[in-house]
Amino acid sequence: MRLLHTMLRVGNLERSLAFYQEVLGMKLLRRSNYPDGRFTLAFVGYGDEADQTVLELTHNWDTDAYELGNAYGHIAIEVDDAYAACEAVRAKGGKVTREAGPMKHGTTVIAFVEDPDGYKIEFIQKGSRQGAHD
Ligand SMILES: C[C@@H](O)C(=O)SC[C@H](NC(=O)CC[C@H](N)C(=O)O)C(=O)NCC(=O)O
Ligand code: NI
Repeated sequence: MRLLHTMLRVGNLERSLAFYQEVLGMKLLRRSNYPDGRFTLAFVGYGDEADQTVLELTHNWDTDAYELGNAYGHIAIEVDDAYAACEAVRAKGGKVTREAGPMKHGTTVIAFVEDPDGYKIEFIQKGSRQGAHD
Protein backbone atom coordinates (compact mmCIF):
# COMPACT_ATOMS: atom_id res chain seq x y z
CA MET A 1 0.00 0.00 0.00
CA ARG A 2 1.05 3.65 -0.37
CA LEU A 3 -0.38 7.08 0.35
CA LEU A 4 -2.06 8.36 -2.85
CA HIS A 5 -3.49 11.79 -2.00
CA THR A 6 -4.87 14.19 0.56
CA MET A 7 -8.16 15.85 -0.39
CA LEU A 8 -8.79 19.50 0.39
CA ARG A 9 -12.09 21.27 -0.31
CA VAL A 10 -11.35 24.69 -1.81
CA GLY A 11 -13.65 27.68 -2.29
CA ASN A 12 -12.14 28.96 -5.52
CA LEU A 13 -10.32 26.46 -7.72
CA GLU A 14 -8.48 28.94 -9.95
CA ARG A 15 -7.21 30.78 -6.87
CA SER A 16 -5.95 27.51 -5.37
CA LEU A 17 -4.40 26.31 -8.63
CA ALA A 18 -2.54 29.61 -8.95
CA PHE A 19 -1.20 29.21 -5.40
CA TYR A 20 -0.12 25.57 -5.64
CA GLN A 21 1.45 26.04 -9.08
CA GLU A 22 2.90 29.59 -8.95
CA VAL A 23 3.72 29.90 -5.25
CA LEU A 24 4.58 26.29 -4.31
CA GLY A 25 5.82 25.13 -7.73
CA MET A 26 3.50 22.15 -8.08
CA LYS A 27 2.19 20.84 -11.40
CA LEU A 28 -1.46 20.41 -12.35
CA LEU A 29 -1.53 16.66 -13.02
CA ARG A 30 -5.17 16.23 -14.06
CA ARG A 31 -8.53 17.94 -13.73
CA SER A 32 -12.03 16.50 -14.10
CA ASN A 33 -15.47 18.10 -14.02
CA TYR A 34 -18.45 16.19 -12.59
CA PRO A 35 -21.48 18.23 -13.73
CA ASP A 36 -23.99 15.75 -12.28
CA GLY A 37 -22.39 16.28 -8.86
CA ARG A 38 -21.58 19.94 -9.52
CA PHE A 39 -17.91 19.57 -8.50
CA THR A 40 -14.44 19.56 -10.05
CA LEU A 41 -11.40 17.55 -8.95
CA ALA A 42 -7.90 18.87 -9.66
CA PHE A 43 -4.81 16.85 -8.71
CA VAL A 44 -1.61 18.78 -8.06
CA GLY A 45 1.84 17.68 -6.94
CA TYR A 46 5.56 17.51 -7.58
CA GLY A 47 5.48 14.41 -9.74
CA ASP A 48 3.38 11.72 -11.32
CA GLU A 49 0.75 10.01 -9.19
CA ALA A 50 2.28 6.69 -10.15
CA ASP A 51 5.08 7.34 -7.69
CA GLN A 52 4.28 10.52 -5.69
CA THR A 53 1.63 11.40 -3.13
CA VAL A 54 -0.42 14.33 -4.40
CA LEU A 55 -3.16 16.77 -3.37
CA GLU A 56 -6.74 16.40 -4.60
CA LEU A 57 -8.31 19.85 -4.68
CA THR A 58 -12.08 19.50 -4.63
CA HIS A 59 -14.21 22.42 -5.78
CA ASN A 60 -17.92 22.15 -5.07
CA TRP A 61 -19.45 24.63 -7.51
CA ASP A 62 -22.02 25.93 -5.03
CA THR A 63 -19.66 26.44 -2.08
CA ASP A 64 -17.14 29.25 -1.90
CA ALA A 65 -15.83 28.89 1.65
CA TYR A 66 -15.40 26.29 4.42
CA GLU A 67 -15.00 26.25 8.20
CA LEU A 68 -11.66 24.48 8.68
CA GLY A 69 -12.30 23.80 12.35
CA ASN A 70 -9.58 23.13 14.94
CA ALA A 71 -8.63 19.55 14.08
CA TYR A 72 -6.86 20.00 10.75
CA GLY A 73 -3.09 20.22 11.19
CA HIS A 74 -1.03 20.60 8.03
CA ILE A 75 0.44 19.12 4.94
CA ALA A 76 4.24 18.89 4.99
CA ILE A 77 6.61 19.65 2.13
CA GLU A 78 10.34 18.95 2.28
CA VAL A 79 12.50 21.92 1.28
CA ASP A 80 16.26 22.37 1.01
CA ASP A 81 16.21 25.65 2.92
CA ALA A 82 13.13 26.64 4.98
CA TYR A 83 14.35 30.23 5.35
CA ALA A 84 14.74 30.70 1.61
CA ALA A 85 11.45 28.91 0.94
CA CYS A 86 9.62 31.41 3.15
CA GLU A 87 11.23 34.34 1.36
CA ALA A 88 10.21 32.86 -1.99
CA VAL A 89 6.60 32.43 -0.83
CA ARG A 90 6.51 36.02 0.42
CA ALA A 91 8.01 37.31 -2.81
CA LYS A 92 5.15 35.62 -4.70
CA GLY A 93 2.51 37.13 -2.43
CA GLY A 94 2.02 34.10 -0.20
CA LYS A 95 1.41 34.24 3.56
CA VAL A 96 4.03 32.95 6.02
CA THR A 97 2.34 32.28 9.36
CA ARG A 98 5.35 30.86 11.22
CA GLU A 99 8.88 31.91 10.35
CA ALA A 100 11.54 29.28 9.72
CA GLY A 101 13.42 27.94 12.71
CA PRO A 102 13.76 24.93 14.96
CA MET A 103 10.40 23.56 16.06
CA LYS A 104 9.33 24.13 19.66
CA HIS A 105 10.48 21.26 21.90
CA GLY A 106 12.52 19.80 19.03
CA THR A 107 15.27 20.44 16.52
CA THR A 108 13.67 20.03 13.10
CA VAL A 109 13.74 23.30 11.18
CA ILE A 110 10.19 24.10 10.11
CA ALA A 111 8.04 26.95 8.85
CA PHE A 112 4.34 27.33 8.10
CA VAL A 113 2.57 29.04 5.23
CA GLU A 114 -1.15 29.17 4.47
CA ASP A 115 -2.95 28.40 1.26
CA PRO A 116 -5.80 30.65 -0.01
CA ASP A 117 -8.41 28.71 2.03
CA GLY A 118 -6.32 28.93 5.21
CA TYR A 119 -4.98 25.36 5.13
CA LYS A 120 -1.59 25.28 6.83
CA ILE A 121 1.36 23.91 4.90
CA GLU A 122 4.56 23.04 6.72
CA PHE A 123 8.02 23.41 5.23
CA ILE A 124 10.47 20.91 6.73
CA GLN A 125 14.13 21.60 6.03
CA LYS A 126 15.83 18.56 4.55
CA GLY A 127 18.41 17.02 6.84
CA SER A 128 17.43 19.16 9.85
CA ARG A 129 16.00 16.37 11.96
CA GLN A 130 18.48 15.53 14.72
CA GLY A 131 16.20 14.72 17.63
CA ALA A 132 14.92 11.20 18.16
CA HIS A 133 11.36 12.48 18.51
CA ASP A 134 10.98 14.93 15.71
C1 LIG B 1 7.92 17.38 12.87
C2 LIG B 1 6.98 18.29 12.12
O1 LIG B 1 6.43 17.59 11.03
C3 LIG B 1 5.84 18.79 12.91
O2 LIG B 1 4.75 18.96 12.38
S1 LIG B 1 6.11 19.22 14.56
C4 LIG B 1 5.34 20.83 14.59
C5 LIG B 1 4.83 21.15 15.94
N1 LIG B 1 3.71 20.31 16.32
C6 LIG B 1 3.19 20.38 17.54
O3 LIG B 1 3.63 21.13 18.40
C7 LIG B 1 2.02 19.41 17.75
C8 LIG B 1 1.31 19.65 19.07
C9 LIG B 1 0.48 20.94 19.09
N2 LIG B 1 -0.11 21.09 20.39
C10 LIG B 1 -0.64 20.86 18.05
O4 LIG B 1 -1.66 20.24 18.33
O5 LIG B 1 -0.43 21.42 16.98
C11 LIG B 1 4.40 22.59 15.93
O6 LIG B 1 3.34 22.93 15.44
N3 LIG B 1 5.27 23.43 16.50
C12 LIG B 1 4.98 24.85 16.54
C13 LIG B 1 6.27 25.60 16.38
O7 LIG B 1 6.16 26.83 16.20
O8 LIG B 1 7.34 24.98 16.45
NI1 NI C 1 4.47 18.11 10.53
